[in-house]
Amino acid sequence: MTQLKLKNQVQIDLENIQHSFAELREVKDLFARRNWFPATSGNLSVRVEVPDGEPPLIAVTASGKDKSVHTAEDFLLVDLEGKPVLPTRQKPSAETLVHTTIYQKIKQCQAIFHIHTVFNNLISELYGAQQEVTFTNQEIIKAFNIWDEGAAVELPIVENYAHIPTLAKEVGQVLDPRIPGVLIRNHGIYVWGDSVFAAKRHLEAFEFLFEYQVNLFLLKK
Ligand SMILES: CSCCC(=O)C(=O)COP(=O)(O)O
Ligand SMILES: [Zn+2]
Repeated sequence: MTQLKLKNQVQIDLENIQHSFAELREVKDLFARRNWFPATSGNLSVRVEVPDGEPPLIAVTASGKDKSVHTAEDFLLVDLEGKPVLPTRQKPSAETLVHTTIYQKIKQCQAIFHIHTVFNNLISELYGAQQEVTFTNQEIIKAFNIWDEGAAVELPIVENYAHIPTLAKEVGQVLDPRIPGVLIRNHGIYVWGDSVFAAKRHLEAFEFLFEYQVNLFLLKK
């Protein structure tokens, strides 16, 4: 089995890294086909399996790329401070600190997806001054593993900041382990899950709810 030695001297199985990069590639391709990465926006990350007791390792998309195109430099490895753990010319996503903040605070988090869509931006605008948007009486809420009759999902909304450490701090302050997402006003959504499958399901459910809510608003006008 081939092993890679990281800057901190920890040895990681190359297969684990390839597995994480393959997971990211699959999600990246799918979301690109859905036009969920307009104008280089969006970023993705997954936890890489590491030997017991070793520091967490994150595979993340490189910054500023056209995410609908394949290159040999689409992904890289960072530590929980967002620093590359191997010598590289690539830059991790400019928003890596948001990812690492979520991994630090939500221990079971295995994957984080961030996209900018017209519907998620419209929702944050429609709920202008509010710090959350509530969804209820929708069957798709079960996608969040919430099964109670009449359950409500309160999705936090934070303001957008160009200064990423500030943005990451704001996101960190509103995280609720029961609600796997945070909406950033007129920017996009961060969604996570305890697997790639769960994170994708959560993102699809949120985007469904956003589209429904915007259309309902227009119908009632
Ligand atoms: C034109 S997108 C502006 C940056 C952003 O919000 C984003 O999601 C993409 O940043 P990255 O560095 O991950 O490519
Ligand atoms: Zn963004």
